[in-house]
Amino acid sequence: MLQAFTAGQVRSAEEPLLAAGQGAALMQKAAHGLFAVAAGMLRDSGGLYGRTVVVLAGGGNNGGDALYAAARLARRGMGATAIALSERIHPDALAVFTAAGGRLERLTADNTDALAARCAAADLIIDGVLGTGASGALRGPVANLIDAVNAKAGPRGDRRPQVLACDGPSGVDLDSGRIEGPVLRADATATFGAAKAGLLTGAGALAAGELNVIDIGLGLSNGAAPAPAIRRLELADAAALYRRPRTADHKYTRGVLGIAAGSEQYPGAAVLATGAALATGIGMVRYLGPRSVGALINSVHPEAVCSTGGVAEARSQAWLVGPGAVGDPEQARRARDAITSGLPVVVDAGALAEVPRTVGPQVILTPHAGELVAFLGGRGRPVTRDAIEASPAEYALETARLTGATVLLKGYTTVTAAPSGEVFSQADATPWLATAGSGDTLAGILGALAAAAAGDGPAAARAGVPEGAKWAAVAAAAALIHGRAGQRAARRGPVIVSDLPGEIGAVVAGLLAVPD
Ligand SMILES: NC(=O)C1=CN([C@@H]2O[C@H](COP(=O)(O)OP(=O)(O)OC[C@H]3O[C@@H](n4cnc5c(N)ncnc54)[C@H](OP(=O)(O)O)[C@@H]3O)[C@@H](O)[C@H]2O)[C@@H](O)CC1
Ligand SMILES: Nc1ncnc2c1ncn2[C@@H]1O[C@H](COP(=O)(O)OP(=O)(O)O)[C@@H](O)[C@H]1O
Ligand SMILES: [K+]
Repeated sequence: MLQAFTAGQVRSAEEPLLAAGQGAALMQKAAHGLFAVAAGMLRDSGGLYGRTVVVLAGGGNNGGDALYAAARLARRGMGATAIALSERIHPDALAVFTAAGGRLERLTADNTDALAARCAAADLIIDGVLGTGASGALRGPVANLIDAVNAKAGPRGDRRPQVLACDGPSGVDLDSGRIEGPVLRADATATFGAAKAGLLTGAGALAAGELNVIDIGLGLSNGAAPAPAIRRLELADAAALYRRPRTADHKYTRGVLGIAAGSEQYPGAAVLATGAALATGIGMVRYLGPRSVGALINSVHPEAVCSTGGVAEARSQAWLVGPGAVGDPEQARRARDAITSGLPVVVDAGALAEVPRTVGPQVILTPHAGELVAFLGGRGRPVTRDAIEASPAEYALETARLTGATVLLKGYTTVTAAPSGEVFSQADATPWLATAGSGDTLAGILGALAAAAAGDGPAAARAGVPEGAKWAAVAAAAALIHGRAGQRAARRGPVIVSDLPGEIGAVVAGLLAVPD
């Protein structure tokens, strides 16, 4: 499991080591890790010798790390320039950098454009402006320089220089991921000691590029460490959460998922959710809804048990309500009954409107940002879509605390939050998954995992998460399976949601291949 901490937590973990005189050694470890990531990026694009690196060096230790790393690059035959952004630059690092042949330029009132052009012409820019010592957005002449570099170098993907962020892209709030001012979007980030929470969600995750965590021995993964601000499940964690069929199982012990989805108007959502739930692995799907929708489901999935009855008669371990259930009062009633049943229930799309003021953590809301705007607006908390997308962890957690529900907020990163405060952020997906019906399959996967987890007491302990975070972890596992299934499908071309069940099955096979 990837664990991410706030800048403050990382600084507290550094404190005893700094007090013991380890500061310089820590910086060398950080610089070595930064150098190794830079060298990897350059080797993949033509090698180091004869190429050029520009370091944006702030006045703090972040600039020091970047200068030491650039000195190593200079010693391997690279042309290295440092742009000093502050009167005082880490003196020891600067001495080593110039001794290695590095050139120093200073940002002044009238050379912003010339220096931006120098950056745009480089093969690599190392962003060593600010790290965990940052307060607020980039300001003053530094902000102007970053704007000018962005204007000259172009957006990521089109531009010549690759950008490597030292500890984090400067200008990203390392706690929330919010970006208030200019920022140089990185192709990769080398972050020290532990991932920073703001690099895992929202705008910060987009700006960070590929994340490399460099271990500098801060001890943030040992038993005495504080709880992480954000977690990210890896394959082995999803495997630990997944309930494997047991020798003496029958279909009811494996889990029955009741689905009240689809309507005369939108029957497809029910077919997609059912297919995804079956592919995830489940004892039975019981479908409740209009006869015509049941017939359509059975024409594709004959194993689904379809009826037009109510929630009370359809014994299930978990419920999925909402996808495609629009303008259908009977589906709305089933949604309300499922939400108040006390069983785990995935509440998607139209059913979000049926959620009472407070519920329990076994109720899992799965809005996208637009749906969350409406949901919070209806509870007297006006918010914009942009605000949610810039800082999704904050809004997912606020919604979880407000309602008592577990929240899965969809998007580029999918964030899940437990009302007890635990947050997960998954980045397994691909923008190819941004297509109609994709969310219905995610809901089906999550419904199946929830039905299996309902009777699986030790699931949270197996995955190493607190019991209160069980449903948030299960929701994160669903996002992982959905995202990876999308990645697999995208290898063959644009994703067609109807094709996802085959890929979901393959991802689950990959989970089962992880030893128990
Ligand atoms: N400690 C350790 O053990 C290790 C730390 N390590 C490294 O140190 C980094 C933290 O270094 P740090 O504490 O020196 O702070 P850092 O982020 O470089 O900048 C602080 C200065 O920037 C300025 N400034 C602030 N906000 C600003 C803004 N919005 N816009 C413009 N300027 C702004 C402000 O200066 P002022 O404006 O006050 O003159 C402030 O003094 C950490 O991320 C990691 O890379 C590694 O080597 C491993 C070991
Ligand atoms: N840019 C993106 N990158 C990765 N995944 C994305 C992106 N945009 C959307 N997704 C994912 O695609 C799915 C879309 O869900 P949703 O909007 O509910 O679709 P629908 O309601 O049409 O079924 C979600 O799982 C979401 O996380
Ligand atoms: K930085």
